[in-house]
Amino acid sequence: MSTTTDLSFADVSVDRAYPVPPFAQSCVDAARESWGASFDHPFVHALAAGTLEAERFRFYQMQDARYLEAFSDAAALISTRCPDPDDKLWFIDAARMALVVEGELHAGYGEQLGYDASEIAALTLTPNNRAYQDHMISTAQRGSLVEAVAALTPCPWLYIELGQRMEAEMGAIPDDHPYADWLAMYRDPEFNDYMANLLERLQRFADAADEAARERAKTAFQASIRYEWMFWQQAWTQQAWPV
Ligand SMILES: Cc1ncc(CN)c(N)n1
Repeated sequence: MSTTTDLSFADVSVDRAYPVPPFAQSCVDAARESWGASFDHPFVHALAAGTLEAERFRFYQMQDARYLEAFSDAAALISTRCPDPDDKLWFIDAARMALVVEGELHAGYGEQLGYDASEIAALTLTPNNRAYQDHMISTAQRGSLVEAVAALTPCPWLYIELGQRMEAEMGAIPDDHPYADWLAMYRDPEFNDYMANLLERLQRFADAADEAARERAKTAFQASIRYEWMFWQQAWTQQAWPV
């Protein structure tokens, strides 16, 4: 297993196996710097190299379990705002998947790292995690549909992109890698279909919106991209409330 900590994924280019419609591309272009920074965070380097301390990973996973509950709530809220039944169902499925599919990953690490559902429920959210959750939920409740979906999109997109960049850079996951299950989840090609569906909806909702709503959506997308970096950071520093 590689023990280097200088694995960077900022400049790795991958051929995405899902279409990126123009509005999604313009969101990424507008957020390019923060998007790139997430692939280069020290937490990500150490995670890939397998050198990340178990305590930091445990902290991340526990905060993430609560984050995924909020993601699921935001997707469920979006479903109530979709006039089209197919869109409604898609967001209901996305809400379910966040808890079921990634929940399995979390349950496995819970056993391995020694935490359970009651500890997750009792956890104090870090400031960064709380802010990211509030951003997604308030946008899902009060923003336009395109803005709500734009705020949700970086969560799956950034991780799937990271998983694929890691695969391109690292190749096969070593058998003895301590975070093999995490690495395997986010490079799973099954997520390509999920991304195609999500980005196609983002485009359709952008097309139906006016220019002001599209601009707000880009801002909401960029905020989530920044929060993604801040999520690595809160785990890396084991962030606590200052007072
Ligand atoms: C904070 C965060 N962002 C994204 C993912 C991937 N769904 C996640 N599990 N956690």
